[in-house]
Parts: sequence; C-alpha cells; structure tokens
Amino acid sequence: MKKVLTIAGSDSSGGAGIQADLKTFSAHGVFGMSVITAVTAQNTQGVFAVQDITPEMIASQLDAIFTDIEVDAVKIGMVSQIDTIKVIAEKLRQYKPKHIVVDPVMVSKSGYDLLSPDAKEALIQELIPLATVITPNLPEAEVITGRNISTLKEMEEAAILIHSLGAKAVLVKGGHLEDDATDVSYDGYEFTYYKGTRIATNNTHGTGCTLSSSITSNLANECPLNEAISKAKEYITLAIQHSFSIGKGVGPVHHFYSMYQKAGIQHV
Ligand SMILES: Nc1ncnc2c1ncn2[C@@H]1O[C@H](COP(=O)(O)OP(=O)(O)O)[C@@H](O)[C@H]1O
Ligand SMILES: Cc1ncc(COP(=O)(O)OP(=O)(O)O)c(N)n1
Repeated sequence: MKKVLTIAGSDSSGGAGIQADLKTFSAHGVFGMSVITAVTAQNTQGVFAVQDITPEMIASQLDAIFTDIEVDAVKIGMVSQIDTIKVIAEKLRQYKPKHIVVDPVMVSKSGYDLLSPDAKEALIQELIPLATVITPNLPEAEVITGRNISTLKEMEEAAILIHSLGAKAVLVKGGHLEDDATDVSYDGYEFTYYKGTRIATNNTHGTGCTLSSSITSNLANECPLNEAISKAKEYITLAIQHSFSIGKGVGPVHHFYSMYQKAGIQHV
C-alpha cells in the first residue's frame, strides 16, 4: 500500500484540513499520515481560534515519520507562520520525498486568515520551488502574482508566472470563477484544461483540501501528473455532487462515494 503524508492544520468540524485529507486518502486506498501544523476551532460557519504548533514539534513529527517510513507523496496545506514554513521546507529538502503537492492555503471561505499575512513571501520563496504541483485558487493566485484574475486567459498567465517561481507544475483552480468550475494546469510546456460544470450547492467546505489530497494520492499511485489531476477533478466533482448540510453554514463534501460506488453499494 502506498503511504501518503499531509502536513496541514486541523479543522475541528472535519470538513477541511487534516480531517478532509485523511478521509480523501482512505477513499483512494492509500495509507494516510499527518503532521499537524496548527489546531483551528472551526465549524461550518467560520474559524474562531487558531493555535499554532511549535516549529520544534513540527520538526519532531516530520523526523518521526521520515526516519521510519518510506513516504510516497506529501501534501502541504495550512502552514500558518514563517517559522512553520521554514522548518517544513528544511525537512523536505533533507528527506526529499518524490512528490510534493502544495495547496497554498491563505484564507478560509469564511474569510479568516489561515496564513499570517507576513508569511506569504516565505511560502512563495520556500515552498513553491519544492512543489511537484502547486494548486492555488483564484484569490491565492492573485496574491502570489499580484494580478487580478477572473478569466481563463488570466488563469493561464498566472500559471506561467507561478511556474517561473520554481514549481514544476501549477494548477490554477476555477472554483471562484463566475461560470464553469474549470481548472487549468501548466507544466512549462503546455496547458491542460479540466472542465467542470458548476454545481449549485452551498456545501463546498474543504473542496481545495480534498482536490489536493486526491492529486497526492494519485501521484503516490504512480499516475502521471495530468492523469492524477483529471482523476482528482472527477473525485472532487462527485464529492461536491454528494455534499450535504451539517450545521448552520457551509457543509462538507462527501468522501465515501467512490468507495461505495466501487463496491456496488447504493450511496446512503
Ligand atoms: N460549485 C462547484 N461546482 C463544481 N466544482 C467546483 C465548485 N466549487 C469548486 N469546485 C472545484 O473544486 C476544486 C477546488 O477549487 P476551489 O473551491 O476553487 O478551491 P479552494 O477550496 O482552495 O477555494 C476545483 O476543482 C474547483 O473547480
Ligand atoms: C485547517 C484548515 N485548513 C485549510 C482550510 C481551507 O480549506 P479549503 O478546502 O481551501 O477551503 P474552505 O474549507 O475554507 O472553504 C481550512 N478551512 N481549515
């Protein structure tokens, strides 16, 4: 079985962060491990508090995993602070996992800063050059490039700029577009388009975490990058189609559909 690691924050409500990543890993049949960077007090209505884990404890978690277990792919989510970013980058340069998927989490859908504003530059300088693929949504791509992005053409231009910062490939996600939820990737040679019809639902908590964890699982399972992304796009589309309401706000996507489907069991 392939072994996959998420380095991310905890979402107490289970829709995003470490919890979404581990659910996604299980649904893909890979063995999930986690290095927790921060604990958030969060629900479907918002983020209410964050406690960062110390850089020393993050380093210890990474050492514990990498000195014992062969890791097939790593996903990075919420990284919170400059020192958190620096220690993660240092350890990944030391242990050199084959695939690193960077989800440059900055602000939650509810508007809370999950990345300290002064840590944006560190994320760009330390983590982008390590990325097999980086998966910004439109607001994140705008912060990284300093440009406004609202069209497919502007997404392509942003992908070229972000690629020039050192990522092997870039996937600019179209979840925040007005029309279709089409994503575009660029690997330094060509663009690939992942078409998605917009699903009319408010329950999209954890879409970015789920997509990046699905890509990570597929890379661990030895899919070439474009296939890893297109399978992940199918997974997130199904997960959004089967999302549901819990709580009073933005509900989570559903992670078990593909398992039920494979087993021929009717979704409940
Ligand atoms: N309403 C929707 N219908 C269909 N696909 C969506 C919808 N919202 C987001 N997506 C898709 O979910 C994935 C995550 O994108 P996005 O929501 O932009 O990420 P983030 O959670 O980082 O903001 C992308 O593939 C995007 O196209
Ligand atoms: C702990 C934690 N990490 C990441 C996020 C962001 O999740 P994402 O899937 O990008 O989008 P929203 O869930 O915020 O819509 C988070 N909320 N919490």
